Amino acid sequence: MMLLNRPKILRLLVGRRERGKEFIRASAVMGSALEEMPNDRVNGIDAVGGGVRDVYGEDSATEDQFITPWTFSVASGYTLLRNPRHNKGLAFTEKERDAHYLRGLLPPIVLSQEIQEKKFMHMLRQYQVPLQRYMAMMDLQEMNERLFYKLLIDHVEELLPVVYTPTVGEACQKYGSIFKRPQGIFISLKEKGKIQEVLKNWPERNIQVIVVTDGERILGLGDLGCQGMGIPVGKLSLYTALGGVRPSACLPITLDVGTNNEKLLNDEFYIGLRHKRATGQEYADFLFEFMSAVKQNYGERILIQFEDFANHNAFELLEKYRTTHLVFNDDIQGTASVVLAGLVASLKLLGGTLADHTFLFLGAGEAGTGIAELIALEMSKKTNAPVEEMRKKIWLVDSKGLVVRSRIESLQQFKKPWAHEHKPVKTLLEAVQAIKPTVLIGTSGVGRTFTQDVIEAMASFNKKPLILALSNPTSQSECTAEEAYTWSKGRAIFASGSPFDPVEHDGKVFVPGQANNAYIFPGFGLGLIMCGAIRVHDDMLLAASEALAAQVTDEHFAKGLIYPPFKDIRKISSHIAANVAAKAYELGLASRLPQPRDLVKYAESCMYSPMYRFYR
Ligand SMILES: O=C([O-])CC(=O)C(=O)O
Ligand SMILES: [Mg+2]
Repeated sequence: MMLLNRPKILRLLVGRRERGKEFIRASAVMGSALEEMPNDRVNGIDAVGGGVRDVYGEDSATEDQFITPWTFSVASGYTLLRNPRHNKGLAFTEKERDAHYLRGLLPPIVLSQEIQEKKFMHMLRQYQVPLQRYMAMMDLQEMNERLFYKLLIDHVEELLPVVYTPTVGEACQKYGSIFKRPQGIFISLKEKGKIQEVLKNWPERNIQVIVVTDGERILGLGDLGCQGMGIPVGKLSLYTALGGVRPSACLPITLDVGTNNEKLLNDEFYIGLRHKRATGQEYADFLFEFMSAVKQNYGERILIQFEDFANHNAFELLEKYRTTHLVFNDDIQGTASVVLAGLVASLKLLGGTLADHTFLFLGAGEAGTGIAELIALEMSKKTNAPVEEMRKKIWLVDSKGLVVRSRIESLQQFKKPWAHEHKPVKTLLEAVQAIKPTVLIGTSGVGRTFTQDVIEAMASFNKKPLILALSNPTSQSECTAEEAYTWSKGRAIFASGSPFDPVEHDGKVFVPGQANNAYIFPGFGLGLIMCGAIRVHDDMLLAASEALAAQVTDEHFAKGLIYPPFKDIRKISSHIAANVAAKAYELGLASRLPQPRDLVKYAESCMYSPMYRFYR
């Protein structure tokens, strides 16, 4: 465990301030870094036994304080087979079967992990219904964790759509019916005032990353309340499979503040609180208690990924906690980083620089404004022009039409920077005709909104129109891959948030890219964790984009791809992690010192391997 000594912290802080990065108030850094300093002293709880963290304060508690009486034991026999972390099923060796009281509990054959993998894939492929595959995978995760991850890593392109988008969306819609065992922590308003205690009920202590949702905007499916739990679970299984973060270090959390989804409120199988969502001060206080409890329990370097919050809360939470916690909003920042990477890569096909392009978004929420801002930031860095100037190349359309200056009074805060001077325009088609964008990006959460007229208009003034239909799941995609290629007569460069199969058009096969934040967050998170980052800075997002774009090779470009294939994701993640960590060190935001010489190798060495271990 790294200890930060006082001179190192001061160097860290002075370094940061000298570089003039003011987004974190110096005092906030000072407070938190000093809190960080004795890493084995989490909020005043002393280390014991030469560096073993007294995470839950059991050793330091006074006689009148409550503690959790956790005990640990070595699993054997039937209990061992029921423990997903240690179970190997038929792969237990003869010696292990003797030593661990397994004789007779398993049929006589010993199978290798490879054969188990083959068998499970064979079984999985028999299921025609995606949700059945999802449930089979969840059962495997609950039964044999290493086999689950081995499958996911070795068959990532086939299984990503099963455990993640789009199937996870359907799983959330039906979560009440398919719920079997807790895969994460549910914290509802009933636990108000007791969140710290709730966290202590989770059996793992050395948590490094939390993905949390309040279920209000699950993918493009809207408010699914407590059933949003499928999302943090899915995202975290990708943290492990794609980014190599140990499963035991990952904690999915769903905050249940109610739901405004009438259908769920009236559903007898609904698993969440049956009342309308808490808002305003009540919501803010609940979130504050949660954020404080997390830091109190897990320390300064716990990464909290906000996922699928509704727009208003997503922006406010990120703004509020980015100076005091290590927070990352996947929908705003992760999506922005993945899209920027695709745009940078696409310049090889389109020519010119980013600043030569004009961008039009349908959808002015988290993803839309997050992407827009990161594009403007990158253009500003590349051209040395002010970011305000660069924003003028980016236009947004929301449900009321083009975001223009005359609407400024009624616009939500996060849309205001995009209200440029222009006469009012009502529809997307009119906006496309008026702005003549080279790049069209869908972040509306509303399916089938890139109509034939819209795509044909894009193709009428662009040789190679770049079309990104980012809304998830597949049903909410702004258009399908087939539509984009057919309506543009095979000229579009297309990528989407949810996966689409290759399309044949005029005898040519087009392979659509998947512009999904799954490319970014696993490697990004690994980078933050491995260098002990204490805050996220926008430059780290640019670093992640650069690393991803650099993984697109000539061979990919030749196929019209602007993203590398997911099968290489672990290598991609190690490069993203290395670039993000390098930026954290440069900004003085990394606490794990000294900096490893080769960050890519270091990232690879940090990655979880799903291979079975031998038991003595
Ligand atoms: O989960 C996904 O596939 C991407 C994402 O964050 C979203 O759509 O909210
Ligand atoms: Mg999301």
